[in-house]
Amino acid sequence: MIGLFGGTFDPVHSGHLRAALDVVQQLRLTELRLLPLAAAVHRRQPIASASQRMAMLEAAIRDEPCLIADDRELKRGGPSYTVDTLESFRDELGAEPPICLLVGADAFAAFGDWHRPLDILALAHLVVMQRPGAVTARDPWTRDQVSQRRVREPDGLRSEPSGRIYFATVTQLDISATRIRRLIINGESPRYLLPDSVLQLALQGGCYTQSNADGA
Ligand SMILES: Nc1ncnc2c1ncn2[C@@H]1O[C@H](COP(=O)(O)OP(=O)(O)OP(=O)(O)O)[C@@H](O)[C@H]1O
Ligand SMILES: O=C(O)c1ccc[n+]([C@@H]2O[C@H](COP(=O)([O-])O)[C@@H](O)[C@H]2O)c1
Repeated sequence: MIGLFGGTFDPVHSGHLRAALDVVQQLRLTELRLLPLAAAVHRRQPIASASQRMAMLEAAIRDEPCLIADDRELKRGGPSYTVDTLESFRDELGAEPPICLLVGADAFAAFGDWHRPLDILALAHLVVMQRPGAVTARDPWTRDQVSQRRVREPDGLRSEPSGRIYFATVTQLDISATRIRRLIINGESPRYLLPDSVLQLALQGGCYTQSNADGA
């Protein structure tokens, strides 16, 4: 069973990476693709360029063979709708194999506002990862989806290609890319919140500087 984990990854950090590995292990995923978005459809645009974010992601996962950086959203360009990404995976994999789409609990709280959310659920399972400070989805539509589709055991995801929702318990790391960008812009160190290799690239590339601090 494969997993997909999309994000802005501006930059990728240990909150993403540890949660990703926890899910790989709990669900016994054969691989997890990490997909940096090109243009966000729901938030401010990333500050670092596509190539900088991709390079930082590749550096972060270099020694972890089950984590794979996938640049299809960057190559596709334009607004990165998750439904389009899932359709491209279905074109490659066919209709049968289960696909797990990982989302943090904060992202899932807004799932009802995503583009074609029912089509997303027709294409993949959702694996919702707890995140410190994230609230549970409050809108009635999303709550209703959870009550109809929730499975309590990861094996419940293996018997169908899509359509189930599983809440995964992951290591709670109160780390955000926003905080990392702010620390760098303020000349402080974000060390240990992200891999050293990622930090080095962020600093060398001048990804986060006072001149782009407005967007930080
Ligand atoms: N510390 C964390 N623990 C669990 N999930 C996380 C964590 N940080 C991010 N995620 C999840 O990873 C995905 C991509 O997140 P994203 O790249 O936007 O990182 P972020 O830290 O939330 O960034 P920003 O601070 O710029 O909003 C989202 O589904 C998000 O919920
Ligand atoms: O397709 C959508 O409508 C949609 C709306 C909100 C978020 N997403 C995806 O959710 C992932 C996490 O988003 P973010 O902002 O937390 O980095 C990322 O892959 C986004 O493209 C997708």
